Amino acid sequence: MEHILETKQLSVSFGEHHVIQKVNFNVPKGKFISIIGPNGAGKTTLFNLLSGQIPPTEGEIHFKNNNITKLSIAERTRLGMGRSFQQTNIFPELTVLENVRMAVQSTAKDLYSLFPMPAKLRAQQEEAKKLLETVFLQDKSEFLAANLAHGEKRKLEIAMLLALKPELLLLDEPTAGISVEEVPAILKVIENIKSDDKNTIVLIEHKMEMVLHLSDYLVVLFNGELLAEGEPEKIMDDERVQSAYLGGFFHADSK
Ligand SMILES: Nc1ncnc2c1ncn2[C@@H]1O[C@H](COP(=O)(O)OP(=O)(O)OP(=O)(O)O)[C@@H](O)[C@H]1O
Repeated sequence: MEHILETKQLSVSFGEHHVIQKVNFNVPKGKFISIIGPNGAGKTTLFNLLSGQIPPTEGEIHFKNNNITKLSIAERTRLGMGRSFQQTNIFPELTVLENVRMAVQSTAKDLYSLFPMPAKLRAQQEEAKKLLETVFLQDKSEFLAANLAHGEKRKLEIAMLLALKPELLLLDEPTAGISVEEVPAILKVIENIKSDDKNTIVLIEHKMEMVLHLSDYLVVLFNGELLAEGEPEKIMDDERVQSAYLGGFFHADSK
């Protein structure tokens, strides 16, 4: 199976604190992988390493057969890696459509072309509108981003991420901080993105029902180590995983 992303013995320590320890993590192209693990297991730190926010202490990261370990965040983005954060990053004083159009324009190679043709601008506007449809925000396109509900801001952020045309999407807890009522809408957006076979998605998420519904494959991090990986059913039955969560997590009612 072709892997779009591979880590080799990836490790990071903060002083004496070994937060990620010799993680060998492979992401098959076109699949949906979720990273689960208790609070503090190192999930977000792993994303920070993958997207270039922090350098590893040891090990390598390969993306589309390039060793990207030393590349900047921007270089990784250009290669096709897109990452969302737990907090929202949007321009509150612009409309929803303007936010996405700016993201679309930021990827256009001829941004500073001498001939910013109206046709080109119209195409960018259309692309932005399509992205708003993908995240089910088309009815809010003229709203100021500041006035969106929290869950809608997360959707907008996902649309802006998609504007970068990432081949690999790293989604860090897209439901973090949003109300229970808004969760199904976010799930629908992710399902919609997943339905495009070109996308490879890695999700960090605590909501197990969502994880099990979406994932082809689960990776369990515990104390910075890769404790287990495999198909969801196999992981759910893994005794080491169950004891890592000290009981409570994998009860039938969380399925
Ligand atoms: N820059 C840093 N300096 C020191 N310690 C850090 C740093 N970044 C993360 N840590 C520590 O690394 C550990 C793992 O944190 P991380 O946020 O990656 O866990 P997580 O699995 O994403 O947790 P959660 O599910 O609660 O979001 C925590 O103990 C955290 O305090």
